[in-house]
Amino acid sequence: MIEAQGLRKTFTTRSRKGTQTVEAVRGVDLDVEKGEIFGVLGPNGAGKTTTIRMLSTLITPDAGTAVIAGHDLRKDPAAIRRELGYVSQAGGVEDTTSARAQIMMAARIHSVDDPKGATAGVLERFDLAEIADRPGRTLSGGQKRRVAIAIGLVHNPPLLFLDEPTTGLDPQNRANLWERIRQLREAGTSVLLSTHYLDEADVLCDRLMIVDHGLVVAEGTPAALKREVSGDVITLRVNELERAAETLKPHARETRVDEDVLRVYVDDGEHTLPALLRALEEQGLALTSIALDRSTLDDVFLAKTGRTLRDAGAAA
Ligand SMILES: Nc1ncnc2c1ncn2[C@@H]1O[C@H](COP(=O)(O)OP(=O)(O)OP(=O)(O)O)[C@@H](O)[C@H]1O
Repeated sequence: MIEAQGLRKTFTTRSRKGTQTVEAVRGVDLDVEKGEIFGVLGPNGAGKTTTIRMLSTLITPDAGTAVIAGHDLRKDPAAIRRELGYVSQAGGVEDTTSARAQIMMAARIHSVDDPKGATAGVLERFDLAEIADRPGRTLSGGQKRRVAIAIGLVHNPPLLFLDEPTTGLDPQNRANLWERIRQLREAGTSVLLSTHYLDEADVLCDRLMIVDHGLVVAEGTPAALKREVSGDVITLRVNELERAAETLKPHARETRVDEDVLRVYVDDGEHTLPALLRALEEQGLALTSIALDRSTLDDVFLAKTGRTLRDAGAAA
């Protein structure tokens, strides 16, 4: 559905303080299969929105090629536009017009054969029939998101771009939207979504790429990515972190000091734990807490970039 190579985009802004250049995307390859949910996971400013905007023909890449739904991005952007739905981060639901009118307008813009019928169809599908005639400003955050997606989908495109679809939603609304996105996949729609939520990428995406500073740092299914880093991670709080790391190295695939904790990556946490505890005791190291977890996508990010996605997000 999407095959892209070497996408790059640099922004130059001029202000009174001078010229500023940002290399937002620095060479991204991407391969999205038909009928899958593909995620672009990364911290704030990683280049997710810029990548999606290039693929959805809203901005032109400085370099790189892409074939989307069988059409060349440079030669035939108009054909691509007919094949896709795009829901921006902000959502694009107007305050004063009703959901029905906004969806109908989108249907007309896309020259849908029966705009009224198509609008009624997506309103039904997204559980919006009851609130369809209320102005946008009276809708809840979750309802607004669903209206935004209905606007992006009313022409029934085979490919849907969702830029951070669940940002700002409460857990219940997020889970509800995930279910609807899965239903789209069941109906054959390919979905490319960006997110900075680890759990969203993990439970929703069939495959994903992790981006940081405009580059792809890892790509694969969530399970394969986590397997690649290692089986389990043991997080320890101990009085001398560096000495503990040295002590535990022979028992681990990798050890890493991360602020005030030591992370120890092992194949089989349950069976390694007793040996780790013995080794610490022999060295007279005092343990204050210990936790055993399966590795997460944050561990993948940490392994590839040297910092956690949470820290990267906070720093951006
Ligand atoms: N139109 C623009 N002009 C100048 N700089 C831009 C523009 N659009 C994006 N950037 C910069 O490019 C970098 C990547 O931004 P982008 O919006 O693609 O990141 P993102 O991963 O989507 O982040 P977020 O999760 O915060 O939305 C950022 O440093 C951003 O400030």
